Amino acid sequence: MERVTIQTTSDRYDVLVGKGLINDLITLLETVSPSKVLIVTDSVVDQYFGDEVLQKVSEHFHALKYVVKSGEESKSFEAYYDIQTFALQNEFDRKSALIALGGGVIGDLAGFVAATFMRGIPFIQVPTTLLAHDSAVGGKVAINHPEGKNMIGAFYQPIGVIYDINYLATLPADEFRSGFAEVVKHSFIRNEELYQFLLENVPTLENVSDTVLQKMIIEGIKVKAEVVSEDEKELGVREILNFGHTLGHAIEAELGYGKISHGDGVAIGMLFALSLSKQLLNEELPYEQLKQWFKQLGFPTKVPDELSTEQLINRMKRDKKSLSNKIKMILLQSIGVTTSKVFTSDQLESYLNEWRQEE
Ligand SMILES: NC(=O)c1ccc[n+]([C@@H]2O[C@H](COP(=O)([O-])OP(=O)(O)OC[C@H]3O[C@@H](n4cnc5c(N)ncnc54)[C@H](O)[C@@H]3O)[C@@H](O)[C@H]2O)c1
Ligand SMILES: O=C(O)C(=O)C[C@@H](O)[C@H](O)[C@H](O)COP(=O)(O)O
Ligand SMILES: [Zn+2]
Repeated sequence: MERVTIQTTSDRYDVLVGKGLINDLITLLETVSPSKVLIVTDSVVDQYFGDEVLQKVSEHFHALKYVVKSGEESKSFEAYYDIQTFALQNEFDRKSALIALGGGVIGDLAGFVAATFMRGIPFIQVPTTLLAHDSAVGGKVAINHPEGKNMIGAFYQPIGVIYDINYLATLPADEFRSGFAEVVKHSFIRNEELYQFLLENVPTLENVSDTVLQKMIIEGIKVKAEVVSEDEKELGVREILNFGHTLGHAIEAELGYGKISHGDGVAIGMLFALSLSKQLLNEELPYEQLKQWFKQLGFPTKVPDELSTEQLINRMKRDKKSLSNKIKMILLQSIGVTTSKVFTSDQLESYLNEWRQEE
């Protein structure tokens, strides 16, 4: 088992990565002596692991499970409200704890419930997707709004993350690919060696060995841990974790939540950001290599035709990094070295149009 420690100004917690970690979950719960434990999961994860986790936790604590519909649509005010109602009606209190058992949707949704239920109760992230090597770490919790992704949320750190990679065995291929996009992001923004390792060792996403999987998860988490430890609340450097997200989030929101996976959206966004970086900052950047590799891995490599550039730019103007209608893009100077650049919407619209025509 490997341990990565997250140190922020106010919190410190461990991310444990390994196999068969259920006893570590119990040990962590014991540190807060909860009056009750609420396990929040989704309908797919529940079928695989819900009862097993509920049964184990129930051997030690009074535990209940709440299951939401699987998918991005559950990062909604309605689902958030229904969990709060369930917790109140079942007499959860300030000494209760919450377990988020699932992928990024459950982590974000249940984490936001934990942040706000009676003004905050301890919670533990128990990730079940590859993508959640990113979402379970760092304390961003949120729900979506029709006006934009993750628009209502908080920075609220878990008391720990128990990442049992045995859970990933049942993950469908397209969800594995989605998570891999965030691994590539972590390599691009801070770890060139990881990028080279991934290029060499992941020519396809089928049959990725345990060793390669563990390495990408641990190295990805280390990048995230480093950045979050430097800047917990995105006052500065944390924004580099948004590489590929300005366009990616706009695509997700414009298509309708759940129509494209988060990672596929981010993959398209990273390609555009890399192409811009190459054009504006460093012509040596390996844009063609990334595009070719992404195609080979099955990622979409262009913006869906049904979305107009104008509607995407209007979304991007409302991105959380935008100020005074100017759109901020995270760019690369070289692999592992980031910068940012602010564009007027007209400027970015013409770059995006140009890029779409080349594709
Ligand atoms: N908070 C953050 O820092 C952060 C970071 C990255 C992404 N996110 C958010 O995370 C979300 C995406 O997360 P995700 O890709 O994990 O999506 P998800 O939670 O919807 O999981 C993807 C799909 O896989 C299923 N699933 C989960 N675990 C499984 C397993 N072990 N076996 C079989 N099926 C399984 C789920 O039911 C779902 O259908 C987005 O909303 C994104 O905005 C947040
Ligand atoms: O942790 C962060 O910071 C990130 O930006 C990680 C992203 O992968 C993640 O998708 C995050 O939810 C995006 O945050 P947002 O503030 O742009 O909504
Ligand atoms: Zn993301």
